[in-house]
Amino acid sequence: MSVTGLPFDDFRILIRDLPGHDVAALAAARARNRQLTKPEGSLGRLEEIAMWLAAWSGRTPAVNRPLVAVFAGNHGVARHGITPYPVEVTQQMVENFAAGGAAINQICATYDLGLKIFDLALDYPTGDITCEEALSERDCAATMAFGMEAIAGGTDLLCIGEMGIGNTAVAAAINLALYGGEAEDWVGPGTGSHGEVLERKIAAVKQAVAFHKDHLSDPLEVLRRLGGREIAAMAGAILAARMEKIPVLIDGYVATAAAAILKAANPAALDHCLIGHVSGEPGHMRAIEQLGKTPLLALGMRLGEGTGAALAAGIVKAAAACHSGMATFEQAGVANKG
Ligand SMILES: O=C(O)c1ccc[n+]([C@@H]2O[C@H](COP(=O)([O-])O)[C@@H](O)[C@H]2O)c1
Ligand SMILES: Cc1cc2nc[nH]c2cc1C
Repeated sequence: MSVTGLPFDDFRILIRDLPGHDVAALAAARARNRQLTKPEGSLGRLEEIAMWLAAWSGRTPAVNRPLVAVFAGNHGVARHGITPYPVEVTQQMVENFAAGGAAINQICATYDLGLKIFDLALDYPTGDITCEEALSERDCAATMAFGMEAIAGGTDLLCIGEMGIGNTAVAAAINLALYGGEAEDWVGPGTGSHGEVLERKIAAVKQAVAFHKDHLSDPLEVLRRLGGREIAAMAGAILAARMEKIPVLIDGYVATAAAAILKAANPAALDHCLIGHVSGEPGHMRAIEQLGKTPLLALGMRLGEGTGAALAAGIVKAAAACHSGMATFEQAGVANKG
C-alpha cells in the first residue's frame, strides 16, 4: 500500500492498467483446436472455454491445481432482522468447512479441487450500511490486499466463493447502487427471507443506498460503503488472479456483486472471468447480464460457498483435458473434411 496518499490509490492504478490476454497462446490454441478429432465447433462451449483458458493463462489450456477460495465476513446490517438464520451461522459454517461437512467440501472432493477458507474478522461485523460506512477506506484496501494473497500458494484456476449471513442484502445494495432500478429488483430471499423479514430487507437496502447516495459514482466507494469484508477480499482475489494470469470462475449472486465493482471501474476487468452458475436468487441473472456474461450452469442452486463455481470447474477441467489430450486427425489417422 502507499506510504503516502489514500489507501485506494494503488488499487485505482492497478484496476486502470490491467494486463490484456495472451495473443500468441490464444492463436496456438485456436490452431490446435482445428486439428482435433471432432467436427469443427462440435464441442461447443467447451471449445470456447479452452480458448479462454489459453488467452488468460498464456499457456496451453491446463487445469492442474484448481482452487476454491471461500471468503467469510459478517455484516452490521444483519441487525435489522433481514435474515432467517442468526449471524452466528457464519462462524459455525466456517468451522463446518474446516471439518469437511459442507456442500463445498463434497464438490471439491468430487472434482479434486483445492479448498481454502478465509475468515475475515468475524467478531467485528462491518458498519450498518443503512446509517454508516461498511468499512473505512483503510480497512477496505487492507481487506482487498488480503484477498489478493488467496492465490499465493499457486493455482491455475481460481473459483471465488463466500459465506456471510446478511450478504445477499449487501449484494443487492451494491447492484442497486451500480445499476439503479428499484430495491425490489435486486432483493431476493437469500437463505429464505419472506414476509416481514423480506420487507425489512427491502427497506434496509433502500435506506442504505439513499443514505450513501452522494458517494456512489465511484465503484470503490460503493464497495467500501455498501460492501463487506468478504466482498472486498473477493474483488482483491479477482484482481490478483488477473495480474498472475489465472483464469477465474465466479460463484453466485454475492460473488458476482464483488466482480461487478471491478467491471464498473474498468469494463475489461472481468475478461479473465466466467460465471460458473446462475443462482436461484432472482436478481442474479439480471446482474450477470449487466456484466455481459453467460453462466456455464443453471442448476437452481442458491447456496453460495463457491458451490456453483466449483461445479463449473469440473466442466473447465474437462475442456482443458479435451484440448490437451485429444488426438489430432493426423495422429489418429482420421480423415479431416475436404
Ligand atoms: O450467492 C448466492 O447466489 C447466494 C444466494 C442465497 C444465499 N447465499 C448464501 O447465504 C448467505 C446469505 O444469505 P442471507 O439470507 O443471510 O443474506 C451467504 O452465506 C451466502 O453464501 C448465496
Ligand atoms: C446453513 C447455511 C449454510 C450456508 N452456506 C452458505 N451460506 C449459508 C447459510 C446457511 C444458513
